[in-house]
Amino acid sequence: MEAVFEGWTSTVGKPTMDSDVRMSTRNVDVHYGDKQAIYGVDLDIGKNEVLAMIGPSGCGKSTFLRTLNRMNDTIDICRITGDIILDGDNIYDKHMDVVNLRARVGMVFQKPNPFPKSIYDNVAYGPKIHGLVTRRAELDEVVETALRKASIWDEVKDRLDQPATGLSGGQQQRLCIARTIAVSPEVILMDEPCSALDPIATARIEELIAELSENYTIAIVTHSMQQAARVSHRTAYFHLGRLIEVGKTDKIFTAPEHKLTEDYITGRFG
Ligand SMILES: Nc1ncnc2c1ncn2[C@@H]1O[C@H](COP(=O)(O)OP(=O)(O)OP(=O)(O)O)[C@@H](O)[C@H]1O
Repeated sequence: MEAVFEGWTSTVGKPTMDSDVRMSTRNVDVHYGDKQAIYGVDLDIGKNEVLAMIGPSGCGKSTFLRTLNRMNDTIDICRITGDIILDGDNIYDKHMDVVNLRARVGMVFQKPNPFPKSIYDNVAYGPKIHGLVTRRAELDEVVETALRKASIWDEVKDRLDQPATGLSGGQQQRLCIARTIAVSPEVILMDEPCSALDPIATARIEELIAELSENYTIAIVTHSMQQAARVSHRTAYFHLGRLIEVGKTDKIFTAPEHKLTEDYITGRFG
């Protein structure tokens, strides 16, 4: 593809060793009707890596994130081309089971979205529908483990049968993370997971992201450069639908290669 920005190439996102790669995208374009939102994105996401995606509003971060578990399939006018590979499987292959894919690549949204069910049932739902457990005792264990991993067990263990909607926003978001973890995902996608939370709840989610990265691959879209700097190993900068630069987070924030990235992180753009 033609490089439309100085220094931009379609191979900017291939930094990791093959053996470390959990997900790869190659030449991914996304259109909404006639309008192109993503141009030729090549990006590898490593195992146990936290990758932050940053860029000005409308640059395509959420669109790109949603291609990684086919969330855009629900939008009629959205068309995706290119390859997205998860552990050797092309996720857009016609044989791919999308329900199973969304368990392997879970998603946490901007606004906590617990089901209108009990705390227990929110977490138990996934393992039940995916047939991961057969006995109640096993299910209890899966629910407890997921709630512990999401750092919310101590706050909810005595009220598991109460409605999830009675929890605070930050607790609801950690419950949604527990719900994602309960089906043993390989990758967790987070789309501005703290934007509806106060600074204390945000700090707890950020700590949790660090803990989760020991076991999961995480891709997070954030508007907060401070958050990207705090939680991620690598950062990808998007501009007008293109991946401009990806690299180690400290390098992106201290010595970016591209002027567009520099302008954004220094506040001259966006
Ligand atoms: N459902 C949709 N239908 C049509 N166009 C869309 C749709 N969703 C996003 N777009 C367009 O695609 C482009 C990228 O939007 P996207 O939401 O992915 O950007 P973003 O970087 O995540 O923005 P923000 O930071 O504001 O959330 C924008 O021009 C937007 O208007």
